[in-house]
Amino acid sequence: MGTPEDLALGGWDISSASLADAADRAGVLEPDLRRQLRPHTGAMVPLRGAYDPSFIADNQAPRADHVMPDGWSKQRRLDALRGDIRDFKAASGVDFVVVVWTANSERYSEERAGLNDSADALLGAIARGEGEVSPSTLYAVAAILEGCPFINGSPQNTLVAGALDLASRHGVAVVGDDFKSGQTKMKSVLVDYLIGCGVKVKTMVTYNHLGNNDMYQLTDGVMWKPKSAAKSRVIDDIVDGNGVLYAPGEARPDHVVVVKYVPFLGDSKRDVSEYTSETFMDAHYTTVMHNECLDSALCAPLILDLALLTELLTRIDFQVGGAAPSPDAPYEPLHPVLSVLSFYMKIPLTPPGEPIVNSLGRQRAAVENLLRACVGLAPESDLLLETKCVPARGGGS
Ligand SMILES: O=P([O-])([O-])O[C@@H]1[C@@H](O)[C@H](O)[C@@H](O)[C@H](O)[C@@H]1O
Repeated sequence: MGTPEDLALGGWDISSASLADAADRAGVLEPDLRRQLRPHTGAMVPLRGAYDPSFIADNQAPRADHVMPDGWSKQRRLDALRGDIRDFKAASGVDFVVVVWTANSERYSEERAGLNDSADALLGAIARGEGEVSPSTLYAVAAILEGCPFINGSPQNTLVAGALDLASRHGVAVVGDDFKSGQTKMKSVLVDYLIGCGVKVKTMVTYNHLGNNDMYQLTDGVMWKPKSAAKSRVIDDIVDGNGVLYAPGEARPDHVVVVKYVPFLGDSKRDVSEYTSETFMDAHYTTVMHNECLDSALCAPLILDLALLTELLTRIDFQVGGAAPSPDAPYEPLHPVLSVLSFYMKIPLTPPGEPIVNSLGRQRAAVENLLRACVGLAPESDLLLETKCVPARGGGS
């Protein structure tokens, strides 16, 4: 498995700022550290981005000074992105490329038959220049056609059915959607703990505020919709999967999601949340939580993990045939939709027929146990049966 030191970084941006200037603009890292890094980061300049203002917040327009010409068709943009990937791979000397969407949230793309419901429909829509093909979907298609896994770190529906079909056709891994970085991760853990203890969560009133550009673009009501859905749905499987506490069809907990833009705070993301539950004899149990951390400090490790784990997972083949496959059974790669990386995503994409698991503990166990299987270890169950099933009085072995 690779390490962060093995990575070469590159990418696109609609802003021409070098990494050094972008870091100064964001003000995330300490000024002296930024100064020390400038000899390196000053030379890291992004490639021109595929920009479509109809898909991102209007307030991002002042940044868009580094974009492909307006007159370029979707097909020409796709071809340019594919060429950028090939050029990066050749220039950096890496042997594997993973493309991670870390850019703005986009509005949802319309999904309909003949537009993006199959690989051929999507490729045809790009060739025709259909307006409903989003920039992020162009990046995803470019990555897939270049054999590079694509990870969607934002909440929009980048990986439409046609993109997933294309990934399956080419056997290229995809992961989505929306990095699970702060409040949502904490929410999934707390609700998992409460429900796991038989405490019935009745309200989740969760509030975020921060002042970075990611939040600034979410002040646009259209861009907020995908993020709101991503922050809201994370509880679904935990509640739906507990028929003892929540009868089928019973109203779900009151779930409020509020996010506000507070410029002065910059990248410092604050999570102020209150959870009220019913416990024994319907007594109320209220938890109030305040978390603060730099949004970038929460997201950057996820991006590194996702790139490194995705590369590793693409090297896994398993022998088809259940627990005792015949010696000559064929070997297959994992399904292109790498749902085992749900740990990192607010709204995990899963292969057809696989239920979404949002419990953070179960998601982590899935990654751990898959890696254990790769080195011949049994899944970790924490059962410790071997020490529980021993004679209490020193009887025969
Ligand atoms: O992961 P989380 O803290 O629940 O959600 C966060 C959002 O509330 C915030 O608006 C956004 O800027 C962050 O990138 C992150 O998506």
